[in-house]
Order: sequence, then C-alpha cells, then structure tokens
Amino acid sequence: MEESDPLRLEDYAVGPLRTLIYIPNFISAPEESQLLHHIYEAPMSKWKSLKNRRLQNWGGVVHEKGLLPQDLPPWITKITQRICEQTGLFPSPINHVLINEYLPNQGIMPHQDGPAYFPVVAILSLGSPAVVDFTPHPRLDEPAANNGGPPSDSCNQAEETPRPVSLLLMPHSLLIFKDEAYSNYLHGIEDSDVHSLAEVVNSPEGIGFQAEGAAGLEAGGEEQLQVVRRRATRVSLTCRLVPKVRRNLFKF
Ligand SMILES: O=C(O)CCC(=O)C(=O)O
Ligand SMILES: [Fe+2]
Repeated sequence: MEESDPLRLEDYAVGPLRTLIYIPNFISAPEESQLLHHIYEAPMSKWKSLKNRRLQNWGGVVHEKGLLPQDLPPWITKITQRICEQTGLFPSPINHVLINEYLPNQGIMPHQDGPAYFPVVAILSLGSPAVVDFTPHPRLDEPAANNGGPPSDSCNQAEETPRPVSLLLMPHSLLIFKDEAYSNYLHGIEDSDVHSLAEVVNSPEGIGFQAEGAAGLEAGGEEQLQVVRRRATRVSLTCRLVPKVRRNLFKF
C-alpha cells in the first residue's frame, strides 16, 4: 500500500462507539525514532511543564477567536499530511499539534477538547503503551425527567445508556476520535503506572500487546485482572485543525 492511499476507516472502528478509530502501526519504528529525535532536539524553552506532564505546542497559540498561526516544521507536516490524506477526515490541513510527554505515573485528567477545534482528533502514540478512557460526559448520566426518583424504565434505557470505553494505545498507533466520542465523552489517562485492561475494547492480543512479551501482562487478584505496567515514557502527538485562523493580529 502506498503511504498516501486512503484507509478504509470502517475497518478500524472499535468498540460500541463507532466514532472511535484505532489504527495500529500507523508509523514504523524508524519513523518513531525520527520523531522522538526531533521532539527531544527542541530547545528546553519549547517545553511547558504542567503539574503532571510536559508539553510542546506547535502551530501557534489557540485563542477563543481562533489560531494565531505559526508554521509547523516539516518533520511534523510530514506526518500530519499523511494523517489528512489517509483518513480523509480533515477539511483542510491539520494546523495544530500538541506533544504531550508522560512519565509512567503521569496522565491527563478527563477532559473535552475545546470548541476551537474541528471535532476530529488524531493522536499518534510513541514510546510506550497506555490506556485511554472515554467516559460519557456527566450531563449524559442524568436520566431525563427523573428528579432523583427511582429509575423508571431502566430496562428499556439499558441499551441506550452510554458506557465508558477504554482503548490500549500502543506505540506507533493512531487513535482518531470524532463526532459522538468528541462531543459526548470525556477522555483521560489515569495518573498511575498500572493501567487496567478490563474495559479495553481494541483487543490487546489482536494489536500485538502479548507479542511484546508477557512482562506487561500480569495476573493479579482473583479475577486475573490484566494490566499494562507502564515502564517507560510515553509521548503523544495530538493533531487537530483549528478552522478559524487569525491572519492579522490586529484584525479580529
Ligand atoms: O496523550 C494523549 O493520548 C491524550 C492527549 C489529549 O487528550 C490532548 O492533548 O488533549
Ligand atoms: Fe484531549
């Protein structure tokens, strides 16, 4: 397959939410090394330290009123162009990339990406596996017209009730979430060096997790809980499109 051939995304939809797409091995190991090389070559001042992770911001500053753009470097556009071409999901080129670095016990609080972005997010994972959790937005938990009383027709509602979904993000993979997964769910990564595989819907075996060695899999407790032990740094590239771009600083 040519690098720019479009992918049949329906083949990669995972779990009950059809708007979660997981593409294993989107990049090769040498491409991963090259990306990591560029990321760690950036000056220290490019890193912004948060309480529980570090990040680099590429593409400019996102404001409420749009993006104050800065050109993405070629080592990033090489990958973002491929994401656009192969997914066909972005109406114009990806213009913003956030690079997050997580140590094994670091994560990101459940959150929604802001309204400034086009509602398709592509996350490329490098370095080490982690589990990302999608949880229904709290407002969806409240059964309509049920003011604290006992659930009325819970049987009928059961099928429709949005459920949490988790995905195992292996290095080299691309996660895409859009539409419902973007708007109606929060996503987050637990601040823990052990992530449970219990709710993971993209079959860990199917995506080569066991092949990495049983070291990452552990039988714990009576339920033989499967976990991923995070032993190394994970780096991710969150690739998005900010549709509104401010071409002129003084005109908005
Ligand atoms: O690192 C990840 O996989 C998630 C990053 C994320 O949610 C974000 O940058 O908004
Ligand atoms: Fe996010």
